[in-house]
Amino acid sequence: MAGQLIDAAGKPTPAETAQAGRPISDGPLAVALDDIAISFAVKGRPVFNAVAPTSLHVNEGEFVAIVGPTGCGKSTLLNATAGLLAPAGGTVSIFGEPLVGLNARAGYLFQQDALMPWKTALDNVAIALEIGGMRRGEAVAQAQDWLKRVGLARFTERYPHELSGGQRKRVALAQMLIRQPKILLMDEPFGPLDAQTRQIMGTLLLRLWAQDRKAVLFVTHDLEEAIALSDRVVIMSAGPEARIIGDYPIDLARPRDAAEIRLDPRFHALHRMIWNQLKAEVAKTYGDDMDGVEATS
Ligand SMILES: Nc1ncnc2c1ncn2[C@@H]1O[C@H](COP(=O)(O)OP(=O)(O)OP(=O)(O)O)[C@@H](O)[C@H]1O
Repeated sequence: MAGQLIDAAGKPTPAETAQAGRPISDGPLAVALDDIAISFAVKGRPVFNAVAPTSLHVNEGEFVAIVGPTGCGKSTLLNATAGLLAPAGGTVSIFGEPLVGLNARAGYLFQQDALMPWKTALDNVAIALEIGGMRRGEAVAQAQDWLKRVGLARFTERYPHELSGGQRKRVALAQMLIRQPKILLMDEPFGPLDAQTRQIMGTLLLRLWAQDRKAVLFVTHDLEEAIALSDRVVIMSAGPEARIIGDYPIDLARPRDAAEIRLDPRFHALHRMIWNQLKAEVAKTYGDDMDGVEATS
């Protein structure tokens, strides 16, 4: 299929990286998932093979979005990269080193933010440094700077319940970025927000990311969001035994505005091309559900 840039083994190649217009880092890959298989043992049921052997490489400074039908294994892949679950087969390497335990080079942002309700925005951000042993004065000074960068300079003394959903998400973003992780793992981070706020948050994320490019793995069910933000969009097949079946370079110019880029004719062409493959996987997922409904009715 045109634009689908994985080899027979499902691995991106250096030539593809060059084709996507990204600088090829001389250093090791930020994330290398090689032939990863992930299974869940559920008591009283056969082992569930969620992810079949599949591979995904992310360069230093590269923004990669993972899309796929609901329940296919996007979060599972992210959790394996985070070190939150161990794969049944294959290897996870972070900057060339096998991952053992939690991924200390990564910062996380999930759909539900994990702000402490009893702490102000400032303290919620500062604590990310304080738990690493930084003196409070220095941690607070850096937290103030980060809250300014995410547009919350006037809200530092607010508690989470006094902030809007978008503002809370900005605090969570500052809380993640203040530790300067080399890899960002983001799982539907803007999921609970309204469409307009999602786009504003997308633009903010891109602006911060451009200042100091990290490797990003961004899980979303929203193909438009994936194209608007990333350098590459990878598609997972419907589960079980899901794997990566498509890898599309996004050759839209940067810097991007996450809302305005959607008006670009190239955006529409990319969307058509990727959706063409994705919709077949989505149909399989809903087809299975509908089969179940028919069988019991
Ligand atoms: N701890 C677990 N035990 C058993 N099965 C699990 C567990 N975690 C995930 N699964 C199963 O693995 C599959 C993949 O789940 P995962 O959450 O990774 O999907 P997803 O693509 O992120 O879904 P969504 O888009 O709906 O968030 C699903 O079928 C899910 O039910």
